Amino acid sequence: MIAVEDVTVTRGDLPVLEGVSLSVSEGEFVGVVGPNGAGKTTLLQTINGVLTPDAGTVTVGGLNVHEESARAVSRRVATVPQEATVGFEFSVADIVEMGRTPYASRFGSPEYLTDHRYVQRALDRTDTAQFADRSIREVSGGERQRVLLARALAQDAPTLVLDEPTASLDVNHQVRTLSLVADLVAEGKTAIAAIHDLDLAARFCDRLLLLSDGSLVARGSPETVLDSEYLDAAFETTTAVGIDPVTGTPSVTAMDDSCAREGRVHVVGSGAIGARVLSRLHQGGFDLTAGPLPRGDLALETARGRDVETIAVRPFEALEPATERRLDSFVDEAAVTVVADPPLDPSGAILDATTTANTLVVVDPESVVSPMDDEDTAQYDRLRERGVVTDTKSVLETVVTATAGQEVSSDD
Ligand SMILES: Nc1ncnc2c1ncn2[C@@H]1O[C@H](COP(=O)(O)OP(=O)(O)OP(=O)(O)O)[C@@H](O)[C@H]1O
Repeated sequence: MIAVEDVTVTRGDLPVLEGVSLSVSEGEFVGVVGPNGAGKTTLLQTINGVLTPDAGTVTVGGLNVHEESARAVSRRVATVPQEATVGFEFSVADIVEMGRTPYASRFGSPEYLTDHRYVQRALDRTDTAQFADRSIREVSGGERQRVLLARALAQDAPTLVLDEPTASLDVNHQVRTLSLVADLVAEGKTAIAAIHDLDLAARFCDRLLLLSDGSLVARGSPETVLDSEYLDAAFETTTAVGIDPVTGTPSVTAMDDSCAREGRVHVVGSGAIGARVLSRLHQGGFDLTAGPLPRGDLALETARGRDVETIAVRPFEALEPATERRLDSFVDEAAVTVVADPPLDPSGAILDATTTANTLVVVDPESVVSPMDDEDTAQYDRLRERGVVTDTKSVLETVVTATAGQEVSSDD
């Protein structure tokens, strides 16, 4: 268990943390969120004993981390730092093995080195075993981050402190890394992590702490902390918070205040991707229409749950002429038409309809999860040539820019 009591930390001449108190229970995964410079790294480095507070105490498992030896603290707390430059030609396996150092006997017993179980398990669980023999200088930034996580796992301390553990990871490894931490916590470890991606923090953490300007301004469940009122004040922006239709956890979108949300948007997108796109645009305050969408589709449910006017069709069948006309009129009336993983359409009518779109936005097939055959790829290539290409994460910003652009040109 971690207990931080009334901690104040000054760096340079400036107070960076002021009177911060918090606790993390055994078997709990707590995320620290907040804007750049809020003091997240400072807080984590005070918890792992690297920084000594000017006032207040930090105990981990009942041990005051600022009064004990570094070796004793290392047996209690393993850290994954934000950045680590490794100056020597160590192999990845060497680095992970360094996690065993706190268990080394002072007088040379090499047992900790020969006990490879922890090292091998750490390499396996972090998906780094494949490049264990390579020099640490010859792996990518994201791979290095996973190696540092492996070193922390090899350390086998009951508490994990992670500073931006997913910052340079691809989407797959972001999710794998945080679910690994969640698994370790389910196995009994305690974890505290600074996480910039609010959606990922909400998805994996049991509880969140919102740090702003050196103070904790909100704490509690992700649903409690990811509240626009708190977020807007902390991040000095306007945010829209919704529920991710796929994960069922809060999803935060930062808005660009300078762009008015005007003009209707039509979404042709099915499944999880279509649902995400609809949810984001709805969060962003757009007037939406959607379809055609097959009955039972997640995107259809998402649209209906948000009172979006939708064209529902029977799966796998060619569109009826009346449906085609309705689709054409939705596309004509929309300032922007977004195509994101469109449903199967044997007649090709959906793609035909998009040719008259005022502005076409295409969600990159890289983020499309349904299987693509050669014909799908060719169709996506044709769409990409005609439209503005984006991804699910940036779709709101892209559509905001596209609609704002239209306003400028219509005023001219
Ligand atoms: N070594 C230092 N000397 C003086 N000031 C520092 C030092 N390190 C950090 N600071 C300042 O302390 C404040 C908090 O920094 P910290 O790194 O803890 O923030 P953070 O929330 O982790 O930010 P980010 O999200 O950008 O990583 C910042 O204003 C920063 O400029």
